[in-house]
Amino acid sequence: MPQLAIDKDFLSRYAKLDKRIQKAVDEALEKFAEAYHAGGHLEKVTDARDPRARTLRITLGYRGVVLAPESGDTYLLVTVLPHDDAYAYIRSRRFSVNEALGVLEVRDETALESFTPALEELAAADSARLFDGVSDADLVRLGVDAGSLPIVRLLTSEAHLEAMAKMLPGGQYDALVALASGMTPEEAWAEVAKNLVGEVAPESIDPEDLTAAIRRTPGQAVFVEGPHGLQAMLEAAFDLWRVFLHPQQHRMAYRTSFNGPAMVTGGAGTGKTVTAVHRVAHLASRYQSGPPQILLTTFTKTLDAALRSQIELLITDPAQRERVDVRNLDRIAYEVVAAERGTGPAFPHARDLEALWDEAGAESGFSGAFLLAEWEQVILAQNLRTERAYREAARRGRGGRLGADRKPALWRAVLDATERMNAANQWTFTQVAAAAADILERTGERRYHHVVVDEAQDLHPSKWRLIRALAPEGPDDLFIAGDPHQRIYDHRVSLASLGVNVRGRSRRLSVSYRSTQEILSWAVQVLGTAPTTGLDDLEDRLDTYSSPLHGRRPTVKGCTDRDAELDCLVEQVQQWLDQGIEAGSIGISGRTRKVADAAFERLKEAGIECGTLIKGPGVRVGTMHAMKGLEFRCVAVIGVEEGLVPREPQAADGVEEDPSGRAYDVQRERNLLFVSCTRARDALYVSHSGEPSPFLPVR
Ligand SMILES: Nc1ncnc2c1ncn2[C@@H]1O[C@H](COP(=O)(O)OP(=O)(O)OP(=O)(O)O)[C@@H](O)[C@H]1O
Repeated sequence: MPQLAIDKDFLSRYAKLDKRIQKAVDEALEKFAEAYHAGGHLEKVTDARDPRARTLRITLGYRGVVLAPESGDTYLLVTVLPHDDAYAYIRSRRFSVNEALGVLEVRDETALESFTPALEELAAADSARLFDGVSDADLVRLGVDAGSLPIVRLLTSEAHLEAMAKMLPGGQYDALVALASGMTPEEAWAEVAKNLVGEVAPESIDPEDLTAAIRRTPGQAVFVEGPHGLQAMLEAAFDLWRVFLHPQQHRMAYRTSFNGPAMVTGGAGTGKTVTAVHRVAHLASRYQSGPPQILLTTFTKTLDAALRSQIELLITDPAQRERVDVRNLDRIAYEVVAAERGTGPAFPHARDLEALWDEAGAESGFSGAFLLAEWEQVILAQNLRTERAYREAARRGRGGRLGADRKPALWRAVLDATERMNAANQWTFTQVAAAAADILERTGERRYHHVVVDEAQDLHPSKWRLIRALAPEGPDDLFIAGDPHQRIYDHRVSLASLGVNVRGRSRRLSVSYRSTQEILSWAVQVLGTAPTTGLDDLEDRLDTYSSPLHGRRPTVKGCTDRDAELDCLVEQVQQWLDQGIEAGSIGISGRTRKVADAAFERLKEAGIECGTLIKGPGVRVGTMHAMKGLEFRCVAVIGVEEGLVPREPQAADGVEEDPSGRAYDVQRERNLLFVSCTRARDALYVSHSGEPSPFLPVR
């Protein structure tokens, strides 16, 4: 059967064409799709580098470039370019299947040929070469092929290697950069392997087999599937994540089955959500009817709306879409509890709740706020049911030591407060999750076959109990996406202790699709050097996290006071707007609501329309916490000064300060600043009044 595949370059160029040309592309492709198996509408170019290259006429001034097989029946739409550029492309580029890695590659032979004499001259003048320490066998094993090896052997400096970035096949270039940076061949291989869907034995690679090579290169080219596949792909040109997955993402999302819970981790913007959404599509493709079998969930209503729209974009078959429920955990917990009790739990205003706890705790010597936090973060978190269990429990994450003699009074006050809440049908979200988990554990009801969880690093343990109780244990029961470096709430969770074992089924993504390398390198310094423990109890590091995108370094602006700082913010936002950045693509955040509100007011006074982070209209403004999971072209983080970032700890009812707890709080504050900064795609602006925050990298 003839097969049509589309290259990422084709779709990204298509997205940038003006509407008229796009329409012509649609028409030309429609005709081509009807007859491509007979080679219809394709023109051979006499002086093409690659004899398989053809042009496809789009309009008078535009051509598509197609790779047509000599034998076999796979066609690849490579790119779409203005007429002359398309011919120049065909005269310079050659495609090949890498004989060591099996992936599809393209190289600019004309550019390499014209670069060679200069390299020969330099090499003649210098006896030392860049890759003297690496054997041919190692280079070949890393994918450097016969076409590249002679020129690679001429290299005397990293700068010349960099100059070849756009000439060499991408994978070979990356392997050489890894070696040039001082990695051993084994270390470089680990980097190369990250970009492979799977390892193949070189002897089983057929250099003529384009189909197999395309299948091994899902981040670069994919086959059009089904009768409406081509149209669906063209529609996805503005959301390339729907079509092209990095091999690391692909391996997780489309693995046939995991023999238990699986987890995808990775730094901000590495596409964990994208991977989770594709995993949902993969699971949904198993079912055609029945109630929803798959739950895609996260911890807030707002993020849940974003997930829903991603599912709508990705799963085009309505029957499959109906197999998926997108719902946040609070909502599910509410439904489970309401169904059991016959009435929905009510959530009092935080002020009223605190007053109730103040009253219940009046004789205990603790404030209502302290008691409430102790109940949620220690008692509900560890599912402690008796005073004795509480007395013996560690109070991890509470930032203070509590003498054993004070615990009985505290326990009594908590019992009193929870009884009062119960009598008034008053609940907290954490409590509802715990109650829902109890109900499901007791009844054995399992609502879904599969649960996919995004932003998992911040879920309270009672929500994990609920998740565990939503699907029966077994293959593909849970798929978890999260980044421990983005933990901004006080829930340190060990999945294993909650009965969720991801050991051996956990993978890291390491390529950022969002922020530029300049923003990432700066933001990673904000995190500090303390190691972070992942949900799987293993140390998680961000040291191999990088971005192929480049841009300006972040700007740090110091001002004398808040007033001057807000003036500078207005100036910066105005500059972005003047550059044509849409207001909704600009996000502003501050550590506290007060700082965010001050920005909001000042921008409004300056005549700049503003809205909330989620809805708009206008420039989006909110707290650093609310930035989680969002993305903007330009981000300003303000008020990043001493005393505010990190926020000073609040007095804790005479509880002795625990240094390890405080260190943990400080790390969380670092994570929060990191999360805010890594929302930026193109530009990051950070400002402070007075002394800068100690977290800011020293220049
Ligand atoms: N394979 C891909 N192709 C194109 N774009 C991608 C791909 N994967 C992710 N992206 C884009 O990169 C950005 C970040 O992706 P995503 O939100 O999934 O990352 P994340 O790891 O969940 O981020 P965070 O942890 O910061 O919330 C999004 O704009 C997404 O569309």
